[in-house]
Amino acid sequence: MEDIRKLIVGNWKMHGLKSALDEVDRLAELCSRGEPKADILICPPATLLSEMAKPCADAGFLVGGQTCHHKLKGAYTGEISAEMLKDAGATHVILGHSERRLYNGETNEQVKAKAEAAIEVGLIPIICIGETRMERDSGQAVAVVSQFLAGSIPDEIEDFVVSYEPLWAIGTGLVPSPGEIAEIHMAIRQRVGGDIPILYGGSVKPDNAERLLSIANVNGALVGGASLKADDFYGIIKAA
Ligand SMILES: O=C[C@H](O)COP(=O)(O)O
Repeated sequence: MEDIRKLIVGNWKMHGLKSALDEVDRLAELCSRGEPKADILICPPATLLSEMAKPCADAGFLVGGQTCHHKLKGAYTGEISAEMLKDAGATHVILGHSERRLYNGETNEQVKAKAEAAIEVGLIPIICIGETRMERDSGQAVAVVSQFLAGSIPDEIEDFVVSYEPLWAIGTGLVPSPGEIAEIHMAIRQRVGGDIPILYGGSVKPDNAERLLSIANVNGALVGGASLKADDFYGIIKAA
């Protein structure tokens, strides 16, 4: 467990025009000052993926998608297949992010089917799970997360990443206590085994990254807001 290399993921969500490529250049410059001790993955909007793949590869960063369709191809207007992400240079795809579960009604079954599509084309799925504030306050956090895990992860899967993201910590500046994070990550570890990276996401910033990344079974971070500016994102990468 201790030797799982840290993975720091920047989820740009629906942010970023072509001008955001400047942030990639800036991040590359910052990271060139020393060998990063973590893998760095940027998940931009799909419109930027192809264009970012080359500068990211040159800098040693990975790129990924933010979702994909569960079918490999077909008449699904507006959708993006796992194979298209792969073709654009992606190595990973974020699946079941709470914003997609909330605004697009994604269910565990759909997340599982998307993960199967991702695996089929050779993408590594990053499967997101997390509890609401109410579920935490009523003592159900571990049970809820376990339920998400059981429902979202394909049976035949070896290479994947889990990201624990309490919904109430996303974009709020609120973060669970180290003990609360450790408890959830241990429950996830017991279910997924020793080799699977488990990320923490939710208000990860340069000033709390070191503390969060030192918690047992926290193998990296899924970063939203603080991944949009290279200097902030680098602050988190440095902490890893
Ligand atoms: O995917 C990232 C998470 O939703 C966390 O977002 P945040 O760092 O803006 O809280």
